[in-house]
Amino acid sequence: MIEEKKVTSEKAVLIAVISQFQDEEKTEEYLDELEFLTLTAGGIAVKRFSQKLEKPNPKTFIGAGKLEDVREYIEQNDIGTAIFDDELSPAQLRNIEKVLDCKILDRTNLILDIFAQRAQTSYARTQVELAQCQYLLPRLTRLWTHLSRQKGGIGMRGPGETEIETDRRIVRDKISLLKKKLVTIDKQMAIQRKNRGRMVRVALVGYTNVGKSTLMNVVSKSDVFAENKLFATLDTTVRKVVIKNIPFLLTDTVGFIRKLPTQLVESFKSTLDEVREADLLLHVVDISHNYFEDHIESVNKILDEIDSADKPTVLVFNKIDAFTHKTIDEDDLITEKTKEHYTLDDWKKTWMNKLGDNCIFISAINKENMDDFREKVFEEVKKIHIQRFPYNDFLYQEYNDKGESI
Ligand SMILES: Nc1nc2c(ncn2[C@@H]2O[C@H](COP(=O)(O)OP(=O)(O)OP(=O)(O)O)[C@@H](O)[C@H]2O)c(=O)[nH]1
Ligand SMILES: [Mg+2]
Repeated sequence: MIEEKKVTSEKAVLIAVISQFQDEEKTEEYLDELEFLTLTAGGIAVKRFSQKLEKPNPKTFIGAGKLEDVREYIEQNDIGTAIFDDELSPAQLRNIEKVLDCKILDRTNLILDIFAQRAQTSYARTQVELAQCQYLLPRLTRLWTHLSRQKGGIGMRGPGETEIETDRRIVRDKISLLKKKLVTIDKQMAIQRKNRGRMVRVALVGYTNVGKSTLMNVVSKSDVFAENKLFATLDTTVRKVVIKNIPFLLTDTVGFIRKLPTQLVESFKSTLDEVREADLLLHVVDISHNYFEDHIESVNKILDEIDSADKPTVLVFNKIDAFTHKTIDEDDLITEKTKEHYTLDDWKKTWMNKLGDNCIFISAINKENMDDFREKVFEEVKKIHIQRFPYNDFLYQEYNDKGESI
């Protein structure tokens, strides 16, 4: 179903709206992320279009005049794809297709496509395929069919070509088939999780590309695929880790992103169950990213959606080696100090101060502060372990070389 074919460097334009909810700076940040997503999907963003509007135009997302500018640019520069930084409604998609003679993708579609490219196991592929079908169903139109047959590449992998030509009923049948398949797999996964017994479970969670897999590799000496691209990890890896005398299970799983398509949250239910059933969350944050606070917010929102916001959580600020900040010259009396100028110490005095012991600063790549990290995880796991196995307290006793307790 999902095609393996890789399309390299498809030229794309990115389109966003600057609105009352999203100022110019935010829009630029979102477009940076959209550009990274495009790159990850195998495309190359050659131009950005943004327009100030009270809210996105319900008919064509951006205004008719601006859309005309995009059309001209696409025609003159031989652009194959236009990517909108939000989910387009089926009606918007149809109207835009009437104007732009190229492939039209939205943020959801792009993320789904990356997931489709990256899904390795049949389980992940089934989950992605279900999400793609659910996205596709309300958008099945003749025009779309016609276009999708002409153009391959990003956004066109996955269910599509053949099903679209027939009708919605077939996609619906496909959806129920995939759902059934997933129910079977979900059951198997639930049994697998049960078989792991009562061992304490710790899950690495966080925005995509923050270094979860890298940290997993350092802590568990395993070899999980890590890469400077979005959504390097789609499947869940579980490893048994022992710190001092306490064994626990550490899970590395799919990264989160702003506006993670709801279809994906639903169909990745079982993958996210690993997070839902964890006793402790290690929320990894890339502190070298300009907008790491927004990332934390997005992750918390998704944790809330999967009923996991109240779990014991340690914030792990990673990539301290790459952290930079702007400086203000001593004789510069005009520039106001903003977050851009904060040093790590400044940051530690902000809301982070309230986290108390529940945060740690590390560099997974340089293995900086890893002893403190291990100690912190040990302390937290121990708390849960004591509650679960109250008679096992000899475990926590440490001994010196002579076998004396210390
Ligand atoms: N500078 C720096 N880079 C790091 C550090 N930890 C990880 N990285 C890099 O960040 C990129 C992403 O790392 P991953 O471990 O794949 O991140 P992830 O959170 O698992 O990402 P997804 O699986 O896509 O959600 C890779 O290029 C890593 O080499 C760190 O401490 N410092
Ligand atoms: Mg990963």
